[in-house]
Amino acid sequence: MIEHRTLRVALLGAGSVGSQVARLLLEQADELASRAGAGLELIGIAVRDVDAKRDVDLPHELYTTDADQLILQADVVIELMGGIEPARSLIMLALETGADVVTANKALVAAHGPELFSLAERVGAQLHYEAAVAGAIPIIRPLRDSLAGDRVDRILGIVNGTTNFILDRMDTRGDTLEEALRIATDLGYAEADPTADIEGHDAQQKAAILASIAFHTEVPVDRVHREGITKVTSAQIEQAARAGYVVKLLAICERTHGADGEEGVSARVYPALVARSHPLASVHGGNNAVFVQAAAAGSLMFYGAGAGGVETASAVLGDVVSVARRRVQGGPGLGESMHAGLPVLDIDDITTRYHISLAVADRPGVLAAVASLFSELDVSVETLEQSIPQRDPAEEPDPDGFGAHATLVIGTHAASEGSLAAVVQALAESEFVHRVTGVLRVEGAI
Ligand SMILES: NC(=O)C1=CN([C@@H]2O[C@H](COP(=O)(O)OP(=O)(O)OC[C@H]3O[C@@H](n4cnc5c(N)ncnc54)[C@H](O)[C@@H]3O)[C@@H](O)[C@H]2O)C=CC1
Ligand SMILES: N[C@@H](CC=O)C(=O)O
Ligand code: NA
Repeated sequence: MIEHRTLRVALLGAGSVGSQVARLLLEQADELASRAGAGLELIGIAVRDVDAKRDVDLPHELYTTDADQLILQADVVIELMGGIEPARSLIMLALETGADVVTANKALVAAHGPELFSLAERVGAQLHYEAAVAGAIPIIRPLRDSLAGDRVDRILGIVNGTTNFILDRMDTRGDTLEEALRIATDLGYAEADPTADIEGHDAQQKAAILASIAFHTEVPVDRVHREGITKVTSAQIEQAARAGYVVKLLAICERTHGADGEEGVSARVYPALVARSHPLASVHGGNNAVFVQAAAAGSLMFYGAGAGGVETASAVLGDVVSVARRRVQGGPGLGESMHAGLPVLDIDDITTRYHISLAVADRPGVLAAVASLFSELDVSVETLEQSIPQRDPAEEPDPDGFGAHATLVIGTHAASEGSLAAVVQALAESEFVHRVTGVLRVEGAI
């Protein structure tokens, strides 16, 4: 039997991910020691309440409410509490006292990454966060290491398991958003406050992290345009299916040019139409996928479990083994490279294709009126679908007196955000248009 030195591992948080990390550290101790070249001794788990009921049965003596004391005794600290504070202060304490840190906390890395990376670099410690983006899927390390010799041009990611699960259930089973969210929460996918998932904050944080690494440029989280899925309707999902699309919440990170022609970085999150033939369209349930386009490598897709306690624990333990190996071998941690410093573009600098759904009057002249409005505002129409609901006026009263409705879905060629906003406003004011019922961008040209 090989004799290993032992590294002391402190765990902060014992929720969906933390409890699985603890279980695997204990159950696979010998195997992990062989891979890491050091024993990984779990010395304690910081929690709020040592007597709380938990799904995973772990030795009671491991629990403590004194996170600071635990950190002071550790070589490696795993932060799985989530949120900004006290996670930020505890990670800083760990780095300052010579421990290496592994975290899954995208909210923290997106908001305070530069501060934490520079501290880690200054003290020669390691800070790893593979689980922070797309759960179990290896994506941080491939972007930072494997693609370090290439130029990444574009990333299209389904990076939030909860919203992918919800949109998929709405598409395939006709669930409501609320029903599907309840199931996603039971499966351990959702954040402690699921607003972070459905309003797109979680994907926004992940987009900021991905864009920063891929483009060697600091992309602050508040420069990532964000829209969630709460306004996506079943009607839009049905219409998308008829037109050959699925609706996916996408994180889009692009190296592109702004209105003034200057090269920059765009990072944005919104629900978008993706052609059913695109590889991202076949990502179902709580799975994630990150589609990367690089100058030399071409298109790459990273696919798998983006959420879930045990799945995410895999990525955390991968980081722990990696941290342990370097600790055993010596040498400083690798800092993040942010040398490019490209400007971060506003959403107004971006052009995309749109699908605009309208409830319009079912009477002569409507199509011509709507079409001329697009042409007056210089937005070119690519597709048009009209359907006339079989409506019985006796059963469906018409309180606003608008008369019979038809549904029009207009697809545009690429147009700027500004042109789109002008079109939507003009449509809303048109006497022929009852309501603009939805606007979705089209993404995913390969
Ligand atoms: N659940 C998932 O599928 C994934 C989660 N993550 C991230 O992993 C981290 C942990 O997530 P989950 O395990 O799902 O969260 P969770 O809410 O299930 O667990 C967090 C645990 O930390 C404890 N905690 C919070 N504040 C504390 C404090 N001040 N002192 C002591 N304990 C405290 C909570 O009581 C809870 O047991 C988060 O940063 C999350 O964003 C990342 C990828 C996937
Ligand atoms: N709430 C997140 C968990 C993983 O990051 C998600 O749903 O993807
Ligand atoms: Na990951």
